[in-house]
Amino acid sequence: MTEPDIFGKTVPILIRNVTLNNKPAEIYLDGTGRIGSVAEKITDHDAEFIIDGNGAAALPGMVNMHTHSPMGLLRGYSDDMPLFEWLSTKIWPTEAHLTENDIYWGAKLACLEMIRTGTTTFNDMYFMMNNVADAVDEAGIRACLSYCMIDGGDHAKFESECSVMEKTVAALKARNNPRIMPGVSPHAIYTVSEEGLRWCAEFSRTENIPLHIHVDETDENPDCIKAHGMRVVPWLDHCGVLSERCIAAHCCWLDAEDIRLFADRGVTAVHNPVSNMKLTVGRALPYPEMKAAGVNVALGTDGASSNNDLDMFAEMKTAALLQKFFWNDPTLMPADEALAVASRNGAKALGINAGIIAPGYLADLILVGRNPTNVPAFNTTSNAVYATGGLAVDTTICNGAVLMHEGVIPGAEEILQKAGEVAFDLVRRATA
Ligand SMILES: C[C@H]1O[C@@H](n2cnc3c(N)ncnc32)[C@H](O)[C@@H]1O
Ligand SMILES: [Zn+2]
Repeated sequence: MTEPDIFGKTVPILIRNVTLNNKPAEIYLDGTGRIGSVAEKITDHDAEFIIDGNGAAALPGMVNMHTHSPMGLLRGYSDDMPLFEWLSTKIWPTEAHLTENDIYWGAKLACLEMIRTGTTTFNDMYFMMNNVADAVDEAGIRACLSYCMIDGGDHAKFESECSVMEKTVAALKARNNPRIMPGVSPHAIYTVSEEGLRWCAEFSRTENIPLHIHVDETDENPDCIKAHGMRVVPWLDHCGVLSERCIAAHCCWLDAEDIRLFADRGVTAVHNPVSNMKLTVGRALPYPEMKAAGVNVALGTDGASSNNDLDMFAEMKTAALLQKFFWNDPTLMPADEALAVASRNGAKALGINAGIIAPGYLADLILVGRNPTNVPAFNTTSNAVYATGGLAVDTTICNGAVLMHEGVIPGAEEILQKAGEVAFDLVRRATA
């Protein structure tokens, strides 16, 4: 039985009887949100709680680097369409009816799903991010939250979007919550003007916060060449967008020169294999060339209306399989790389000391309990990537606080109930 008061507190915790990198281990969380020590046996500790892993595999928490968390409200609402038709006929008309209450419950649902499936940090782009921040704060998860700018080339809209962006960043900063980081998000080159891109780039630089953008999901190059006389990646560079703060989602259509620019500028590319296959964007992120060029590659699910879940275990498996299949090479993205792409590479892009279970790192970690999909445990990383889905996670810890234990997340039932109601009401209003 789970002790009810184990949840949500950053206190000294000893985790016993787990395997870490295929070896027996104990992990001590020092009560400051960090990992204190890792050893085969830990006797010198001050633990307030002891968690018996019963042979579970300890892994770093997953870092989901591209999401639109409230979009879980539209899971299964509209499937099996091409990207632009899906956005313009189904998604954007419905999003026009979103209220702060919808955003809050949508984000609560996303946090619940992520905690349930072993994600401890996510990088989110959406609207009304203060309401998303309330959900993140209450859930105990970690997130980088960015307001999504869409100006459509309209100068008045550009000005009002800048003002929302500034207010959002100021409000998120004022929370002084170490788990909530602000970012800035111009949506994409086809929805944001040159002045919008330039302004976001400059704001990200002066605030020293990440810039999160959709890049080359479908082939945006022919239109970009027509409009600006250059490909998408040089255009972004021309607008000042590319830097080590830039987190570029999708990146399916980059060529060798684009990849070189990403490497030179220190941009992180986010692979979204499930969403890319579902929306059939035409090409897989060129991982072999990015890896050879030294580009940091992270992993994301995209929103739960194009995925349709936020399970990073499913995403790791799909990433590894898609890369092997599309580039016709079974040695591509082996399990340990898939795990790094899903955890520490994202942490690196966000500038957080996470994604590795070792002393001094953030205590953002998960336990995958023994179940039929991970026996025998020749290689727990292989099992995590190729065999075990996210629902096999039974304990999720973020910032040294237990958010799920033995599959239990306090308050889960109310969130499932409310999110379901809010979603149906949103669609009723949008289609009335
Ligand atoms: C944040 C904004 O991005 C939109 N959005 C959701 N999924 C995608 C996608 N795959 N490509 C581009 N935009 C997307 C959301 O619907 C919202 O309007
Ligand atoms: Zn997206």
